[in-house]
Amino acid sequence: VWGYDSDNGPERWHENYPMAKGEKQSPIEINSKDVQHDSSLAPWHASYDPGAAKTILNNGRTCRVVFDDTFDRSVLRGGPLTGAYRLRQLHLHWGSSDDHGSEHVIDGVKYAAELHMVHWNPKHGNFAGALKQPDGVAVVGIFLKVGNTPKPEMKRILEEIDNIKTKGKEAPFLHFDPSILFPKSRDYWTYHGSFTTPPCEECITWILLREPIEVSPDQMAKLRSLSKNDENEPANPLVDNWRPPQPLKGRVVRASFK
Ligand SMILES: Nc1nnc(SCC(=O)Nc2ccc(S(N)(=O)=O)cc2)s1
Ligand SMILES: [Zn+2]
Repeated sequence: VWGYDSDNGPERWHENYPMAKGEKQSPIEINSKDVQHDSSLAPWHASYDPGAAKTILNNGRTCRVVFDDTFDRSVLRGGPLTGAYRLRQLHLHWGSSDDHGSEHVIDGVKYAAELHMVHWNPKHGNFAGALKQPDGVAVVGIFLKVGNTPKPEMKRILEEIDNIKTKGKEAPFLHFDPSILFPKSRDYWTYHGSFTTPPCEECITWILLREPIEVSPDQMAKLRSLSKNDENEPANPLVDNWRPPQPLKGRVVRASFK
């Protein structure tokens, strides 16, 4: 089964998931000098219902918060998107130390972690159907940097970590509005890409927020205290669950800002 170790990691995913070697793979490295400012890009808007939050789980590869997406309850609109995309889940990617962990790399900068809010286009019926469409999924990416003025909002997710230490552990996660995690600025980059995990379908409109949010060193340590293993297996820290940047293959990254 795929993972992030040398025997099952990103360099070998294509053996079982051929799309991993596709023309529009994610993540990518963003170089500001090659970005195209697009003044026609609209601002994006999220209207999330805190009551849609359901559970938080450790699936051995990430920490994921799942939301009720059975109707247009928590949606993302605007930006490069047409229509309202439903929030399905959020999760994170992080490193074994503060100097790396993000999937997208900005002008050579790797952040300590990257948070993904995954939305899908209900015009395609269901999530599985959306995966097969180029406009099926929209992911908002938020970079996390370690600082000493951490956002209290991350606290809520990290407080739950103690209840989902090992693979397969799940806990209720109610009354949570993920929009509190957004930075002040709405500036973003956008490009067309893929899931950063197998099967790596190329169905994602990426919306990457320029302004990172801050987490504390303790909060990063908390995230790194998650384990990949089952509770009755030897401890194996869940860290470095990030895919390295993939070939741009002629794609243009647009910016909502100058
Ligand atoms: N209730 C459920 N939510 N999500 C699942 S598994 C399907 C899924 O959303 N996978 C997924 C994998 C990678 C990414 S990512 N890293 O944002 O490209 C987003 C999403 S089951
Ligand atoms: Zn992700």
